[in-house]
Amino acid sequence: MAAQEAAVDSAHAAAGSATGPGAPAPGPADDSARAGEIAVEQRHLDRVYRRLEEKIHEAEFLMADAAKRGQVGTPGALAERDAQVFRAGVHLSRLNNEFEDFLFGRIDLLAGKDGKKGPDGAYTSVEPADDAVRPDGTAAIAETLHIGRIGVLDSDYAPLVIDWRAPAAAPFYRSTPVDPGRVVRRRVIRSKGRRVLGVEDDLMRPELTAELDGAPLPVVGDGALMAVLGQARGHTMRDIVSSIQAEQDLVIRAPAASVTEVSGGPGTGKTAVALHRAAYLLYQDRRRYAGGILVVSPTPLLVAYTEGVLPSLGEEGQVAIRALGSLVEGAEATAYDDPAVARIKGSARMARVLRRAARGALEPGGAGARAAAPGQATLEEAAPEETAEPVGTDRLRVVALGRRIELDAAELRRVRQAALGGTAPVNLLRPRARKLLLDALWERSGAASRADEHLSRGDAELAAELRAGFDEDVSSEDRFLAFLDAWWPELTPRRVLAAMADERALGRWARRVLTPGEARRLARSLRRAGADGTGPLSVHDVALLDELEAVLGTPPRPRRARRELDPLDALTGLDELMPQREETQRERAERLAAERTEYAHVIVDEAQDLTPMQWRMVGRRGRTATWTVVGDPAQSSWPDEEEAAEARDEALGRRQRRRFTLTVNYRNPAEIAELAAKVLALAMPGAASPRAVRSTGLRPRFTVAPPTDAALARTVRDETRRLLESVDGTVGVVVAMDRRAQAAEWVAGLGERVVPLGSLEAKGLEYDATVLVSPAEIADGAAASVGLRTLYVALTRATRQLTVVATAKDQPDGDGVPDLLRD
Ligand SMILES: Nc1ncnc2c1ncn2[C@@H]1O[C@H](COP(=O)(O)OP(=O)(O)OP(=O)(O)O)[C@@H](O)[C@H]1O
Repeated sequence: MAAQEAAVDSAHAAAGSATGPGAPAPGPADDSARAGEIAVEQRHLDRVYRRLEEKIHEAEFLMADAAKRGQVGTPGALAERDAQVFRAGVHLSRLNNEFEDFLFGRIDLLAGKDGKKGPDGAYTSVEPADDAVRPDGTAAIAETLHIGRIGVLDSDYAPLVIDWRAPAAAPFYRSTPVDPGRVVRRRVIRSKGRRVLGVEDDLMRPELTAELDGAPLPVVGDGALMAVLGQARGHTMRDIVSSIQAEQDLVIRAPAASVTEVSGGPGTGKTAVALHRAAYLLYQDRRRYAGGILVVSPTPLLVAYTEGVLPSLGEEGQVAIRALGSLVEGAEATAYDDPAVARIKGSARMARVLRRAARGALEPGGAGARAAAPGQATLEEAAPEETAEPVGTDRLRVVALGRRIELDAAELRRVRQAALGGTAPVNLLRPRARKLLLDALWERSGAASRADEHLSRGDAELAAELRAGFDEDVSSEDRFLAFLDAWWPELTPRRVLAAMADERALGRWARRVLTPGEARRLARSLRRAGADGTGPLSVHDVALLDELEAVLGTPPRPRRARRELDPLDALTGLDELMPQREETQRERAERLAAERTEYAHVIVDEAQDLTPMQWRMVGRRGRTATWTVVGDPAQSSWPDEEEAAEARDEALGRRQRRRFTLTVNYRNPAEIAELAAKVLALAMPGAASPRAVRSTGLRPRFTVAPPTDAALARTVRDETRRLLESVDGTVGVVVAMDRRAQAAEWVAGLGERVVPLGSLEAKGLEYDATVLVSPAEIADGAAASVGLRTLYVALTRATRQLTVVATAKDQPDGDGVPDLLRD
């Protein structure tokens, strides 16, 4: 595939280019050429900073001027001041935020086919003019563009820096030696603050002898990608804006219509690409995406790891990154169910069980109809509205029109059935139930016949008055209201989930949907979630709560009054003005984010892991959205692929899909990728491994722990220490899920660079080095195919070194290699 070749070729282009035309000879001359080129870029950066400072002065002037106008005090001046201060404030904060390290790239281009300039001052043509290259193979550089995090124009509107997302910047990412377009030299600039630290060049047309301002075009460095990939990893992901590869750029800039599906093996940049795409979409059409972009991530660890990428690209606020366990307001689930329970909770069959439970919870004996009895399992916090004296729900007695009227259990059952007819959300049926209760009481009251008499005499008004008076009498009676609350309580999702912890009740609701064994297991798991409602929810419980929220419906609530006071009215000076202004804006953003339940674009990371119930939950957040869905089936921890595929199709609807595949592994060196490929062959026979882009010469290390827990602890600790000495960044210690607590003890005190974690938590993360404890235990933690896929994930987390610690269960050979990792 051309894009695949291109990605790798572009990575290696610089190696060839060091001896290419115009390249200085290696050695001291190389150093001086590098220093010379750093000085060239430093001069450009100085110019950019001078321009930025001018713009800051302009912004400050605007603010000072705005403050002066504030003292004039006429309503018009105040409004103008408001607008000016707002614009200047936004401008200033952007400039300050993006001052750091924002210039990172440069391309030197041949003359283009046409002479048109775009809005950013750059020529738009992608293809070179026919006469751009002379017959003797020489060519002149016709245009040089610098690429950065934001665009900066000189005072004469010449582009000093082009925004990385602008069309003119695309050749910086798209150009490859196979398909160079106008690009001759592509340069990545490393800078810190105001200082340029280094440059790395890739030559896209090594066959050319190119000149810049009459002198040969210099080429320095070993290639940008390799320089970036060789750096140590920290606890957070970095943006890849300076080294996005061609096949990735195609995904990032794909049109936003419908669904963009991206697959690719571990380390191919799926997460990085998804996040850069969010920033790109906002740049392209900010108004459209003001509706919010949701990024769904599998774990809170991955959220924390990726959270900094968008701010580093200058994008915040509009993008919410949420873990699957935190998608429902108020839930922060981090607990994992054991695989058998997870499989039940995640299955699409649960939707039916939950629908029945939501209605069943209203029945006498259902959780909604009574206060949770002491000791009874419930996930609900003690409901404050519960009265001290329990109200019976098998009989209703009221006094109206001077008479006692009563409905018995059979009558009440009939009314409930009638009210429940139809598919409306249960909580929204309460007014209907109230109305039907009043109807039944009215029939019983004997007044109905009097009203009929009025009607037959043609006095409809009197008949209606009689009935209205009756309704008012009854519904103002405390006893009636208390009865209604107990008989048709407002159900919350947590309350229904608590009701499902009752094995007998759940057995009824799950009949012919779950097996009796499954229902028992599910009830037990819900019971364990905490008898007093404070127990931890599992990640899978959250999708059940969301489903229940949809089934129950949210009854209308009185709107909270908003503060109407405009803080600007009360102010006179700028000092007071800015903090006030910022605070109200932040408050507003927070309120909007909290109120937002649907998004304009939904990005699903690690999509292979979503259960059918999770697809339903995510689908509800993007009913009118466009989507980007990234994942790798070979890393899936969900066993029922067909069921998940159906739920995914339902969530994405009939929107057209555009598919991309990423093929190059930027994370693992070839030595680790090779080992992982052996597990992939077992987990998914025939699946293609992504091609590792570099090799370190360091083969994975195998060691066998003696057969006691203490010895295993010692071995893991020793191996972790070894790796800490040989890498500068982080070391992950990956164990089977049920060894998580132990692993934390094993590595206690080794410092912040060490992270112990369970195999399922390792999703999406990476470390300089990993210690993998017992492949067999990791693979045994789940159903056969899922176990091997989980092991595949665990094996592909290291960017430099991997140590595998085997136990007896791994049946290591003489070299300590576990049987799962042998040929
Ligand atoms: N073009 C690039 N330039 C520099 N680094 C890159 C590039 N593409 C990817 N990387 C790096 O490779 C690593 C893997 O990227 P990422 O985590 O996005 O991959 P992934 O496909 O999501 O992996 P997994 O499936 O294992 O979660 C990250 O450190 C990322 O920064």
